[in-house]
Amino acid sequence: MRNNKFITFEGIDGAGKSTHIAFVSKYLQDRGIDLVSSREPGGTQLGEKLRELVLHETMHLETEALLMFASRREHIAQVIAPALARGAWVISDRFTDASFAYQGGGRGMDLAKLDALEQWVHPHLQPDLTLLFDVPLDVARARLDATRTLDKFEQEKTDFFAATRNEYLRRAAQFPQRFRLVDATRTIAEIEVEITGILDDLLAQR
Ligand SMILES: Nc1ncnc2c1ncn2[C@@H]1O[C@H](COP(=O)(O)OP(=O)(O)O)[C@@H](O)[C@H]1O
Ligand SMILES: Cc1cn([C@H]2C[C@H](O)[C@@H](COP(=O)(O)OP(=O)(O)O)O2)c(=O)[nH]c1=O
Repeated sequence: MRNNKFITFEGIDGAGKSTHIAFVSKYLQDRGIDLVSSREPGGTQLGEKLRELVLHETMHLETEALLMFASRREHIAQVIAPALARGAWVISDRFTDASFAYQGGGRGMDLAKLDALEQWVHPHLQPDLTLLFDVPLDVARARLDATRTLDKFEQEKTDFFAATRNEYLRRAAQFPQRFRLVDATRTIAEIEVEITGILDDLLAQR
């Protein structure tokens, strides 16, 4: 078993994922961890081009799912697998749970098709830890509205995010060994204390 870890960050838009990724990166690097930090969709040159398309163009639901997995295939081949193979830790801002939550939950795509794509693209790779930042929709919406111009997904309605959040919570219950559900309604400082505890446990396993 490898000692280096693959950590993914998930949650509906506005939950605070990006804020905590910055904290985690610094925390791990300060402790001497060789860290590769990346994101999906994106993470490679081709993946970033796919990201532009998928976040801004209207398309068939299955095209959207296929592009997410195309970006992921490239990301695993070029970034995640080589980094893990050389012993680095990898953190990714979203991974396959996001496809289940957004394309499956939010848009209602058949989960069996997403299972098939997952089996195709990464039959053996799973995150060691998935931090799921969970907030009610009104909290996430208020945080988004206060900060930025919204992309295609962020402009979706309440029902979409309710279904997205539910699918995330269903996945967290289905895979309790790798998911940690983080109550992201608390202050950033309180959340950092919880994350620190989780990371210290991982670091102690080395
Ligand atoms: N726990 C929190 N309490 C209050 N504001 C927060 C909290 N977490 C994040 N924010 C703020 O909410 C906004 C969205 O956070 P961000 O990390 O970009 O979310 P995400 O990456 O999940 O979409 C930012 O302005 C951020 O500073
Ligand atoms: C990885 C992935 C992301 N997404 C969506 C979720 C987000 O709304 C969007 C981009 O994610 P994200 O990078 O979290 O957006 P931002 O940088 O604006 O916080 O892509 C999917 O719908 N399916 C996927 O498989």
